[in-house]
Amino acid sequence: MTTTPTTHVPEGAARPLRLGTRRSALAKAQSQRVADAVAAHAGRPVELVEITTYGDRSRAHLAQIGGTGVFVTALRDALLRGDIDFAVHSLKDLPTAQPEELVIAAVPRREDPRDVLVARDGLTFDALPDGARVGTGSARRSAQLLAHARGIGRAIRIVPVRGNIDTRIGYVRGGELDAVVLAAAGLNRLGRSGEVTDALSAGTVLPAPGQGALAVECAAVNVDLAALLAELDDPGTRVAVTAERSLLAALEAGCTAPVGALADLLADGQIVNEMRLRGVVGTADGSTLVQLSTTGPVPVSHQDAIALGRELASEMLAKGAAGLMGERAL
Ligand SMILES: NCc1[nH]cc(CCC(=O)O)c1CC(=O)O
Repeated sequence: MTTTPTTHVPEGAARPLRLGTRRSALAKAQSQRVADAVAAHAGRPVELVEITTYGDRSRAHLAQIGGTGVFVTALRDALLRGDIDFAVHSLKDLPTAQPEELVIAAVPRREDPRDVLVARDGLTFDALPDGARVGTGSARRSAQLLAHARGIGRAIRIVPVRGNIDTRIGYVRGGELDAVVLAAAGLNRLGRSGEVTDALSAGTVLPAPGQGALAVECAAVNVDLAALLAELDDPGTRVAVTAERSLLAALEAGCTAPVGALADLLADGQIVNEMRLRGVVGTADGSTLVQLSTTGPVPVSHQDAIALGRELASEMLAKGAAGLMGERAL
């Protein structure tokens, strides 16, 4: 564990708040943004404390080391021990079960939730030739990409890859792959959105539940800190990701297939009058997808968002999601 002071500490000021972060460039970039926002709101210095997680250390495929949660556990352990005061997670990496000792004090405004393509020669997805090698370790992405490719009469090959964003894009630059699929939000936060060659619309590939959003977490007993962090909360993002994660939790109870979900607000003219929740589950080979959508009135309460997710999950399970089995974790 190493500590890097990131903000000037004025004499006589309160001790810095310790923000635990993973060591990856993406984790540090998103933690630094939150650190700056907290320092500005709270008038209190924030220092980043780097913590190595099992997911960062292991070279094994994510599915072999337990799938979701591997990036999160070490940060949560540090929170529970009191080594750090708060942590920033990519919301899509958080397991749906919330430990009761910890609280998500803020969900800041979400970035672009979509998946994007970084391909050789500026290619869009639809322009990839037959046999193109597309890198992703995500069964959710592979299911939807294979289904879309088949729909336009194209035969692509999915190559399982993992590693950080640099490593993945490196496979394209080095010619081993024709394209890789990544989250727009991660590239934006690293200042690398200029490398994107195609943004995949949610109608083509639904993102992971919570993709593009962050969760700012602290110990539940630390009510003053939770109140301070809550100033960063964006209520619209919070209800959207609550609906997406409610759908995920309800589907996890009945099927092991990969899940995509996105909640957004629909406007009738200038007036936002509905929240739409779209969900998909499928087999990793894309041969079967169950994709449904539902809407509910706004404003959306926390309970409404949970109900919308559960309602869509039960419709998806009834339409065949229950029989689907995923081969790989997200
Ligand atoms: N699976 C790792 C991960 N977790 C969060 C992001 C991107 C940032 C986000 O979705 O908020 C990524 C990288 C990726 O999927 O390209």
